[in-house]
Amino acid sequence: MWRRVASLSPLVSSSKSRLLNQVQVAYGFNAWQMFSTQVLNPAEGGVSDSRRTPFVTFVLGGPGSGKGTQCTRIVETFGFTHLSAGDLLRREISSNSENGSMILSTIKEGKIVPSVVTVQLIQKAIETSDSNRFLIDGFPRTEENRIAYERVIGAEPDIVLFFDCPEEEMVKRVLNRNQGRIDDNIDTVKERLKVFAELNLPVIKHYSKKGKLYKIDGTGSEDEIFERVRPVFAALRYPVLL
Ligand SMILES: Nc1ncnc2c1ncn2[C@@H]1O[C@H](COP(=O)(O)OP(=O)(O)O)[C@@H](O)[C@H]1O
Ligand SMILES: O=c1ccn([C@@H]2O[C@H](COP(=O)(O)OP(=O)(O)O)[C@@H](O)[C@H]2O)c(=O)[nH]1
Ligand SMILES: [Mg+2]
Repeated sequence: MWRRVASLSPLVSSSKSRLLNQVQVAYGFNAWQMFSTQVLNPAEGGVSDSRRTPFVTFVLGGPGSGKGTQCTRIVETFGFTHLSAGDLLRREISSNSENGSMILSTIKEGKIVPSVVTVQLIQKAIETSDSNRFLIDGFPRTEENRIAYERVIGAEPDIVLFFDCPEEEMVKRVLNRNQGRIDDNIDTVKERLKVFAELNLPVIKHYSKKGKLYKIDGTGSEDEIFERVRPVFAALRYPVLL
């Protein structure tokens, strides 16, 4: 399993985010690598240092395109850790954090929470996890989100999934979602579709140009969609868990 150098752990865990940022700004390289040890691969009977950072997949698509549903399936089959940016933000609201009311009104309006808030939540979730493979669901939502993430984390995602779904299907799913979400109403979803087209599609295009994008047809049953997702992960090589 990917791990940070044990002797640095106390330092890293107490003021980890700040320290990582400082290291990265000062030295201009991926701070994760500095705190990581080699990856052991018992199957190959040896030590491999080919991959020192976790494997990160961004999962993108419009509201109701099935990101969360398919992430659950990927977790079950391929053992990823699912980090939903929306869930992290909703947790901030329910924990009455200082940003809670700002996040609530932003979500209600279908707008995007400032990058500094979301990136910090994602960074903390990654750094406090022992996992070495993450699905980051519903992030980055804007080019500004993407740039902030890549600067703070010091790495690009390994791959990006994009669930492509017609607007009328997404609206139907959101309005039937029934999870008591404040943004699952017709006015907010209309705004979210606009925001998706204006701000999120450029992120998807960016990763497409980089050859990292897997565009998945998001129509049909959950099972049918998962059968389109499965080969993407089946063909990958990950850092091996110890
Ligand atoms: N293939 C599908 N067909 C019909 N409904 C679906 C499908 N996939 C997901 N749903 C339902 O649509 C709603 C939105 O799905 P969700 O996974 O939350 O999408 P997202 O995270 O992209 O907003 C949920 O109620 C979910 O159960
Ligand atoms: O990186 C993110 C992810 C989510 N959100 C906000 O949280 C809402 C819900 O996001 P989520 O991913 O949960 O919605 P989904 O696409 O799954 O319906 C979005 O409309 C945004 O207002 C945000 O600002 N930044
Ligand atoms: Mg979701």
